[in-house]
Amino acid sequence: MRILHTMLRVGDLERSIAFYTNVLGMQLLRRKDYPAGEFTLAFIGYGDETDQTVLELTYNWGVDQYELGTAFGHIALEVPDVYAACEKMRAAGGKIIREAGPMNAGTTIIAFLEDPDGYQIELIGEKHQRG
Ligand SMILES: C[C@@H](O)C(=O)SC[C@H](NC(=O)CC[C@H](N)C(=O)O)C(=O)NCC(=O)O
Ligand code: NI
Repeated sequence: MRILHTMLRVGDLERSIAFYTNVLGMQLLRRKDYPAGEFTLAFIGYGDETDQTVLELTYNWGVDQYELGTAFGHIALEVPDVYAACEKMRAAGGKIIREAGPMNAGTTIIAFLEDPDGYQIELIGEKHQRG
């Protein structure tokens, strides 16, 4: 078994695709309209779904915003260098909501961005200690 995808409902599919590709460097892997359900799915990630976990962006036609609530945390991305990634993503228009540095109550270097719908994206360095 393996984790295939995480689904995020988004209010503007083009806006979200632009963020995940231009700011986070992902690829648009596939996209499909479902007229009978009045929604569109866009799968994005860093490689083919056969061996990569991806994001499934769901656009419900005519729905431009959602209440995110307080339970969902974040999606974490591994980067070679958190400090450098923050600068590159900020230059590409990304919204850094927590600058790079040791996490609270720990030593792992992390940073957080916010995507166009307010979902949080965590950046963690490749050499971080797990656990
Ligand atoms: C290890 C890394 O993947 C983490 O996500 S830990 C980040 C840390 N998490 C928490 O503090 C969880 C408890 C918190 N009360 C909550 O419910 O979110 C975190 O968010 N740190 C913030 C920071 O600025 O370091
Ligand atoms: Ni995390």
